[in-house]
Amino acid sequence: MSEPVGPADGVQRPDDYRSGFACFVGRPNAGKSTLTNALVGQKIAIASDKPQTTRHAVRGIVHRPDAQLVLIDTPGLHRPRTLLGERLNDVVRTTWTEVDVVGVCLPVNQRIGPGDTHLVTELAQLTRRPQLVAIATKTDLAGPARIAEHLVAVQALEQSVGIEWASIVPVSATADDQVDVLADTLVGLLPEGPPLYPDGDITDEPEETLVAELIREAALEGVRDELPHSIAVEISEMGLREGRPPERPLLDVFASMIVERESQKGIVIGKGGSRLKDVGTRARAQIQAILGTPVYLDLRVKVLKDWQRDTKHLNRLGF
Ligand SMILES: Nc1nc2c(ncn2[C@@H]2O[C@H](COP(=O)(O)OP(=O)(O)OP(=O)(O)O)[C@@H](O)[C@H]2O)c(=O)[nH]1
Repeated sequence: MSEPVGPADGVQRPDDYRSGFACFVGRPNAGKSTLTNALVGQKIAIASDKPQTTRHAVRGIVHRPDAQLVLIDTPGLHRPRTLLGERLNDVVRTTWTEVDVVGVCLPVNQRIGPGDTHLVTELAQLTRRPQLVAIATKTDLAGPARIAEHLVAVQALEQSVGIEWASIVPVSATADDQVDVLADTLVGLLPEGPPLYPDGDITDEPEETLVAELIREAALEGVRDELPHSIAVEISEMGLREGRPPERPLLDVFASMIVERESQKGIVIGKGGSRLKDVGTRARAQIQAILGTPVYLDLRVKVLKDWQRDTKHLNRLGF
């Protein structure tokens, strides 16, 4: 996926230094993005309480003295109803064959259902199967008895589906419980090898993608259920404004939120433009916090009719 940086950086590392890729899978809302953020220690993937909002394979990199773990955050596998749905599923499957470890997120506050079984069955059928770790997420939402019952059900998947968990780890990303244990477990399953990325890189996502995701996240807050799948964000231009003193930089961002129908445009803009203004303010604060530069954000709304069903539009929007 990426060339190792090699020993040329002059940093002393233990002989058994490990490096590799992992990704989290699981039903929508299983806590994959939140876990990625907790492990990396900085917000990089979008988390929202709306299902299926993680569209891009955003990576976070965990740097440790003994290892480098590159996390890839994939969208949830779902029943495809559109071309976009099919493409998302393809992205997920391809990612699985490229990583060393797949963490299957199974939230303790939900029983293991047909969707989970289907997912693990798909993993079992891969020709090149990565190591599998079962992650019982959101342990803060259940008592010990329920967690124990859940872990038994997780274990039972081994027999019913024909896989073997390398490990089963209960974790709460929001309460920071067992996140370190999970990191150790994932690192332990990586092959020995030099770092894949230079020190200090949190994510190799281009900044424009990150900014687009942050705007999308702000836009999704508080909108009605039917809208999330229909919003995409396109950055038309982004760059540091020229002629500013070096100690007072300003990042110009020109972006459009793209919806499928005229009627959705109204929802996104809100009464007298109030929602759009809110979204802009929230997104600007987030971009500023993450990139560390004051931001001027020009945010518009565009209608691209039925973009989810149109190959040309999907390609243009980076799917
Ligand atoms: N109580 C609790 N809530 C959590 C935990 N982890 C995630 N959540 C919440 O669960 C919701 C979904 O979390 P995400 O991290 O966005 O889930 P996801 O699996 O990435 O979701 P998709 O992008 O839809 O696939 C959010 O509201 C999170 O705040 C946890 O450990 N405890």
